[in-house]
Amino acid sequence: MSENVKINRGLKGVYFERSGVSDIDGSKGELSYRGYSIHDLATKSTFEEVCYLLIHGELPTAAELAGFDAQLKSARSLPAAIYDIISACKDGHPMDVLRTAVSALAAMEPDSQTVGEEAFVANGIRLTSQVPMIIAAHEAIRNGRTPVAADPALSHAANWLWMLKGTKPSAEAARLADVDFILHAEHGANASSFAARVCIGTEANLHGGIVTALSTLAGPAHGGAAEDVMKMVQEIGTPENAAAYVKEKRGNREAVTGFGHRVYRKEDPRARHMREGVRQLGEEMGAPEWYAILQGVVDAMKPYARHGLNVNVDFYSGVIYQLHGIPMDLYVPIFAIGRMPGWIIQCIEQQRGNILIRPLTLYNGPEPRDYTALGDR
Ligand SMILES: CC(=O)SCCNC(=O)CCNC(=O)[C@H](O)C(C)(C)COP(=O)(O)OP(=O)(O)OC[C@H]1O[C@@H](n2cnc3c(N)ncnc32)[C@H](O)[C@@H]1OP(=O)(O)O
Ligand SMILES: O=C([O-])CC(=O)C(=O)O
Repeated sequence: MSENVKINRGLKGVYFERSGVSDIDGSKGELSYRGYSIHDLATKSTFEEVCYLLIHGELPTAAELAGFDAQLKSARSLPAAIYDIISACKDGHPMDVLRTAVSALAAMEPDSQTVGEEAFVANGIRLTSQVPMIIAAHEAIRNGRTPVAADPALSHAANWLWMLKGTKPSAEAARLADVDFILHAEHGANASSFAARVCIGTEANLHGGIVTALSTLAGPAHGGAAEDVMKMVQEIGTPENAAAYVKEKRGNREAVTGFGHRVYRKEDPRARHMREGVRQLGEEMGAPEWYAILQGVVDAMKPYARHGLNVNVDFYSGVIYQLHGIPMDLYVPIFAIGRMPGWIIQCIEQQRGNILIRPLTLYNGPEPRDYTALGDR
């Protein structure tokens, strides 16, 4: 019987649910949120609009956007005990600190235990504002500084940079962060969103779903890629070395980080916006070599592109963060800031028509055998 069972390892190509949130056409390299092309959203909208679109299903009117923005801004606060928790684990990896703080918030915030759409929206909006605060507070505390208070005059992206650095960002820097968040906001049944759905499928609360998602995002095959790309760029050092680096990696059949995707067989449509960001920022900051190294890697990987191996969204983002002087271990947490609305709406969708997610594993262990008493082994 067992020989006839088809196993989809890694659930490759398996549809497990319907979703009205984002649509990915992997063969064409296209992505849309609620029917709107990622290219329109990345060039014309703001992260706040995209959050509203993802969570409420439609683009907001000006009045709706103002109300939503006010909700996000009024949620920019953390209980004092969260700063104590961050201080207690300040030497840890920022993703571990972030996950721990969100988990602690579950035990402190009113209504965090309530399961249902209304509570998920309210808790989701609060967490969307709190996640960047936790990351920025940790960065301040581990460097011996006092966390910077949020500025209600600033947008989500500008306020993040302000809290992180303690200086007001330029309009260009704030817009680049805004676009980065838009591009990372939602991506179907990616590993972290799927994990969040598994959690919510047990009728757990939203904070639990977000903690699960954060744990899953952290690995280098998913959210950790941007950090690895930056390490690769530093290892390559100069554009002339890129081809030899790729040749050696491919010769050893090792993955070149920032390339490949479970769904896309054409270039990840989000990558082009980040590529343009690296090119422009590199020139403005007198550091064009980073872009040249990345393009050297892309050129050397061209023979594999016809097999569907292309850059993904995180091939370019790490260098942008580096040019902004952001420490490498904050790259995954930055992804988490952007992914908040995607995780929230996936959790909401899951609990709407909830079903426990529980697939099967096909047993291939030992045949039935007699138990041997401890003393006889
Ligand atoms: C935001 C995100 O999460 S995007 C992904 C970020 N992750 C990375 O950039 C890490 C590098 N990439 C990878 O490890 C993979 O491409 C993954 C994990 C993202 C997707 O993996 P899968 O869907 O399981 O693809 P799979 O591993 O089956 O690869 C298919 C083929 O492409 C090759 N391949 C996939 N990614 C790469 C890569 N980055 N470099 C070189 N070859 C690769 C595999 O070796 C395999 O070749 P084979 O058929 O000759 O054995
Ligand atoms: O969809 C995936 O598998 C990974 C990804 O690109 C994302 O989460 O943005």
